[in-house]
Amino acid sequence: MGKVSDALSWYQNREPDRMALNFFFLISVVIFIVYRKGVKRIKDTQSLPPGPRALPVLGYLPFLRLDLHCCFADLAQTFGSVMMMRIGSRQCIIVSSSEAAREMCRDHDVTFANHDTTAAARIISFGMQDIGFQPYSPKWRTLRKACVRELLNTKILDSFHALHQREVRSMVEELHRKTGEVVDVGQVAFVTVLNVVTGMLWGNSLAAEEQKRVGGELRELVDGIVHLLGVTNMSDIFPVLEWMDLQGVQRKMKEHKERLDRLLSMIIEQRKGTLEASGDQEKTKDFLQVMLEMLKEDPHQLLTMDNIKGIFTDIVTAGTDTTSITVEWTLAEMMNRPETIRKAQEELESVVGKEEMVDETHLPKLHYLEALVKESLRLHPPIPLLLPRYPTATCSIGGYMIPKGAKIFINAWAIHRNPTVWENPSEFIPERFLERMNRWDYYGSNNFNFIPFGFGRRICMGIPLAEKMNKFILATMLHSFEWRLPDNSKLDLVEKFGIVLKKEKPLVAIATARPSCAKLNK
Ligand code: HEM
Repeated sequence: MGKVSDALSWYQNREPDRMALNFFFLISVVIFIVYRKGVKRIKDTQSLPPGPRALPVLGYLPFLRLDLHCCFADLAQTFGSVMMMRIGSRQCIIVSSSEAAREMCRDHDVTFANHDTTAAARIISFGMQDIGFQPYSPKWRTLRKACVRELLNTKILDSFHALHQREVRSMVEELHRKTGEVVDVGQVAFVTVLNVVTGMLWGNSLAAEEQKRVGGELRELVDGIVHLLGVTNMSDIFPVLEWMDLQGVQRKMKEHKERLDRLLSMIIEQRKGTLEASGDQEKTKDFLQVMLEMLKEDPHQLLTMDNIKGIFTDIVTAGTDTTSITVEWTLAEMMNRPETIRKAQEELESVVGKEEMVDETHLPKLHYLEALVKESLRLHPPIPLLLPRYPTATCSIGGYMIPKGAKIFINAWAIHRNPTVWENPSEFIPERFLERMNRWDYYGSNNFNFIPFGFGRRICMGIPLAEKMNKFILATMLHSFEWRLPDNSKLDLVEKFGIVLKKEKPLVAIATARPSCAKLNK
């Protein structure tokens, strides 16, 4: 006790010493805080995901292969399922496991609810006024909800039954006319899907001849747009160089956008004219009419003409190539395993009847056909790296720190080939989807092991339409025709990476009529 009071009286009586002690204490606290911050920073750096060494400036860019999905999958074998690499000046994270994807969706869905944009995407989305590239916001939610409510739900899609039936029948007529000739299967499916999609969007606006001309121009535009969206553009790898547009990608995309804008403006103007015409209300409303009514009645002026054009661009580009490529891959894999064609045709004959044509109402009963489509989406997911995302805040995935703003690739292709989940993952075995079919729906009820349409808030908006058209076109192709390869040609199943995973060589085949084609004459 005596010692404590001695110390206290020393402290009270020695003014200079007291000041020195206070100063010393203050310095110690500052050093401690700085030290703690330093240690934390080092710790944070240490907990970034592992990845391959990169060159100064270029990063890992010179070592990436053209088949980026396979290249990422190979690297993940060494560095793990959450991997980081610098590509140019962008910090990129590559996620290759269902566990990490689940963690993103379950724990950080809002943080990852933005799609990363590229210079080309910003142009073609009318300045991110569409749905796919619009930042996550109340406006994005409103637009997406309107699309689902007014177009992309089972009830509305069923109301377009006659249109779907007409377009699929016209595909059969076209194939029938070309009996014995070589046809490009993907192109045939593409034209059918494009006619269905544009019919639903603005079917009541154009006369048949004009619709045909617009269809031709759109086909060319979609081809060009999808190609440019998949180009590795220096403007995205080094954003400081964006203004130089070294490869001319932005210039070409601007030309496409202007053509598309002119086309859409023409259709919209014609629709505005017919909207007042009497009797029009009696027809099934097309989506353009619904959107124009929304625009007129919007009390807060939230919706703009650029939103309508952006959304139409999304639906036409995101909905056509992906669906037709699925049909092409499925038929190619089936031709490689002819017993799957026989099994599918047996199912079709028992559900549809040998002499009848497939109708939409048959689709829910075609379980083997559904397994075929799912197996094709597993093996060749049309968008193999999904649409890249970026986190709006630094967060942790798989125990690693994921920096805010990094570009996140989710390698669905690799997740779909995980050998611990899928037996013989590289083989086309549709039967694997027959067991407990519901377990493998498209909405994540499969522990994120099957995610061809993505997941979370940004999951694909067009699943009901894609599901319907994939099955309807494929079922009709199989039920109404026999398929064989041209003489002296070999089937190849080589993939070509792009924003959409195409076949390196398009599937060309010869169709010959089966008994249901007799219906064409009736
Ligand atoms: C087999 C066909 C299709 C596949 C495989 C597919 C796949 C995808 C994928 C992977 C995404 C990104 C999801 C994510 O980030 O998690 C996506 C987004 C999107 N898809 Fe699809 N898609 C298909 C058909 C369609 C169709 C038919 C439409 C429209 C009618 C459509 C419209 C969209 C839109 C608008 C988005 C952006 C959604 C948003 O950002 O909120 N897709 N799709």
